[in-house]
Amino acid sequence: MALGLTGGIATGKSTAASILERFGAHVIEADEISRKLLEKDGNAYEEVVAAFGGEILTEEGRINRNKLGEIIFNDSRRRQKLEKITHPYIIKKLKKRLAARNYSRDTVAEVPLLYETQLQHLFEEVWVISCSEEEQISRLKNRDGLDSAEACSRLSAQMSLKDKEAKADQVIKNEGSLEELEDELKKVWENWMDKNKFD
Ligand SMILES: CC(C)(COP(=O)(O)OP(=O)(O)OC[C@H]1O[C@@H](n2cnc3c(N)ncnc32)[C@H](O)[C@@H]1O)[C@@H](O)C(=O)NCCC(=O)NCCS
Ligand SMILES: Nc1ncnc2c1ncn2[C@@H]1O[C@H](COP(=O)(O)OP(=O)(O)OP(=O)(O)O)[C@@H](O)[C@H]1O
Repeated sequence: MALGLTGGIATGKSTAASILERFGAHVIEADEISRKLLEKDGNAYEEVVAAFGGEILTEEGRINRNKLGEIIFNDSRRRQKLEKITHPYIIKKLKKRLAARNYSRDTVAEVPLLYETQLQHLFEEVWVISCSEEEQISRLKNRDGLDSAEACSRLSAQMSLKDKEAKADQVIKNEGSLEELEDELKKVWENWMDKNKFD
């Protein structure tokens, strides 16, 4: 059975996923599936533009992700409206990609909203990448140029990290250096793949 990888926003899910890829994991990224959905030829483009109007479009008629993010991370009703359109597509595509790999042990699905969309049943284990809230906020500021208020509104749009840690099979703290994250991931990944020998 495959592995689910989640965590809070900017805790380091993508960073962890690319390290696991170097260890031989085949990673399926929900954010990439979600990104494709909103492209002009994406399955959800028309519905999202119909739901949110021309204000979210650039001059070339593309969906402005920053603009849509500003709207939905400050308005839970409109966020639910977007999720109602996008989540069914994301979940369907995730299941299709997992099935195409027979849910093999070396397949890792990186899903930011894994618990919020109740997908844990698809995986033998779910690993949560975690760090302090301060670290999340500072990373969002450095990476996305958000201010504290914008960073906090993104954090509050998800289930608390504490709740995700409580549900997790493995919690991987990502508070130190990238080398420390890699060492920790190497240990848990080798243990995970060793179990394979007894399948
Ligand atoms: C609002 C959008 C356009 C903003 O795009 P942007 O490029 O700024 O952010 P990106 O897509 O890279 O997401 C960054 C992070 O935001 C968080 N996030 C994204 N969508 C949501 C959401 N609906 N609720 C809570 N957190 C979210 C996740 O941690 C994600 O990893 C985009 O996040 C989106 O389409 N979200 C709705 C689809 C969705 O729920 N995706 C989550 C995949 S499980
Ligand atoms: N241990 C670390 N030390 C320093 N910087 C880190 C560390 N881990 C992650 N980062 C940086 O923090 C930012 C967030 O990491 P990453 O994009 O992997 O998080 P994420 O959980 O995938 O984010 P999102 O929820 O937005 O998809 C990135 O700029 C990344 O380079």
